[in-house]
Amino acid sequence: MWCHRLSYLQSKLQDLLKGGVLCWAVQQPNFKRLFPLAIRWHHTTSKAQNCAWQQHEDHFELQYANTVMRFDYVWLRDHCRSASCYNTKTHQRSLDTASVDLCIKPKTIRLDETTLFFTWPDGHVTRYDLDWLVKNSYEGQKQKVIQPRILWNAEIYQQAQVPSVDFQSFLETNKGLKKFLQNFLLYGIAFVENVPPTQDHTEKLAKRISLIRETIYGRMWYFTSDFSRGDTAYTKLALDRHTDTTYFQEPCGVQVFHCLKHEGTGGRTLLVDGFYAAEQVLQKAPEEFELLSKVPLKHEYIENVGECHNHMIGVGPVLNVYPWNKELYLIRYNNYDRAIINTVPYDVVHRWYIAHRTLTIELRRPENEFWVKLKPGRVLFIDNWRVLHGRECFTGYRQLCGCYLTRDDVLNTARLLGLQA
Ligand SMILES: C[N+](C)(C)CCCC[C@H](N)C(=O)O
Ligand SMILES: O=C(O)CCC(=O)C(=O)O
Ligand SMILES: [Fe+2]
Repeated sequence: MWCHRLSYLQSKLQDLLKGGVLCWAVQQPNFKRLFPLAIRWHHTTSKAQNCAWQQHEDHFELQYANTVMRFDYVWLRDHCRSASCYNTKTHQRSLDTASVDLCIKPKTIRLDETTLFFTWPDGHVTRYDLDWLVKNSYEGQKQKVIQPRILWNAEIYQQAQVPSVDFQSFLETNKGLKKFLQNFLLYGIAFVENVPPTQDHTEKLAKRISLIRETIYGRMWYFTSDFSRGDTAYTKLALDRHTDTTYFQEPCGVQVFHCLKHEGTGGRTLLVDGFYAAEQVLQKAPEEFELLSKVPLKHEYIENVGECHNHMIGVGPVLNVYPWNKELYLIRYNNYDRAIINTVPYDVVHRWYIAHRTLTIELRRPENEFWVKLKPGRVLFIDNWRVLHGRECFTGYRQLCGCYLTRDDVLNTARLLGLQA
């Protein structure tokens, strides 16, 4: 206990020294004796081993489970889970945060076993379990990934031998659905086999895991190379790797493809893990990764074909990361639909093009390309926030149906099945 305390104080002291404070202390051979006067640490030898805490003027500091955490006092008051502050039935806050004095400080703090008790000036008591605090502290979240993933190139994906899920088991068993969603969350793509090749059956699949996201293309869509819409997708031309609906403020989260018919040649589907490529950029050129995650760009869809008149604009960086843990959660990459760059100052534009080139080189490495021929009966789900798709040019009659899904609802289903999402 004592050893632990000393080494902790020493590391604390080093932190202070880094900031240039207390420099005199190192010259003092007996500084350890002086130190406890300045900072009063509270320790426990009870169940909560290795727990130390300290009440600072403007925050509470806790060391527990190998984590040094700092909590703002307003935060501690705001997250009170007592019956009058929080409704455990609805999981909603009842406390009016605006009624909390922004200079609030606890009158007393006490630790009992693994529970901390804060008594506030008005007598209200807030209790926190130490494990709850670790889990919900900023420091705890910083070390945690929101979505565990397996980044892949063609070889990694093929070697993993990810099993497809059967139509029947997907629809009728939670086990099948869970297996499917687990694969989908880990790899960003997943297949369902033995699906009757109709739009109705495809819709049934979609509805099993999510709400369908209706867009300008309809709810369920059905397309051939008839140029019925003002987009290259409705032709026989090849399409380089891209994510869809980059021109929406919130690009569609998931895309479902079911090839109902193809009498002809070519038309294979290309899949590339955008997060794998981005990770390579991060390793090789972190400042370019940073730029791609900071510079906002517009994407645009302008359509005037037949009865269809649409003008969509979406703004956002190519790479989107959570600021607290730097985890990548969305890639917006579509060179066809990228609009005029006018949201970037002149001196950044060239650096952005360099960074975009680095990412493109990674995305185009042949070893990162996973090619698959979609066939009637085999439905593909793509995480459109992560995995890019493309297609080879083709001949003959080819009919594809599918839809977009609302991402929140896919994740909702996954969480209800006990998956981390
Ligand atoms: C899938 N479906 C044929 C309906 C839509 C095609 C949208 C194509 C568009 N260029 C984009 O990438 O968003
Ligand atoms: O035709 C295909 O295989 C895919 C076309 C495409 O990129 C799309 O519809 O989003
Ligand atoms: Fe597409």
